[in-house]
Amino acid sequence: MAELLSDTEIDTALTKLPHWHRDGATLTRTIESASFPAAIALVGRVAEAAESMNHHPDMDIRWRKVTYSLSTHSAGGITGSDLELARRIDDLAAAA
Ligand SMILES: C[C@H](O)[C@H](O)[C@H]1CNC2=NC(N)=NC(=O)C2=N1
Repeated sequence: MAELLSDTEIDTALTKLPHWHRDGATLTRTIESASFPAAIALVGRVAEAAESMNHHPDMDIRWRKVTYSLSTHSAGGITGSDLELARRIDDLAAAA
């Protein structure tokens, strides 16, 4: 099972993930796409990445803005899996 990260480890990792914010046991990023279809297409690519990792984000869709919330449920907080998924979401958003 993934190990919970310390506050210091999370803070250090977030210096390289400037779009992400910590909210307690969760990392969040809101991504605004050019249109609703573009936002949904990105959700689809994130879903594929998440399924390949067996690590799934919460996704809140509001027209063309989607908020991604990452937490490791089994560990009750933020682990390396959340950081890896955050990086992959950043890469997919940058390529969109
Ligand atoms: C059995 C399976 O490994 C778990 O249910 C996975 C699926 N996706 C998951 N996603 C997230 N974000 N946290 C988990 O603990 C988790 N557990």
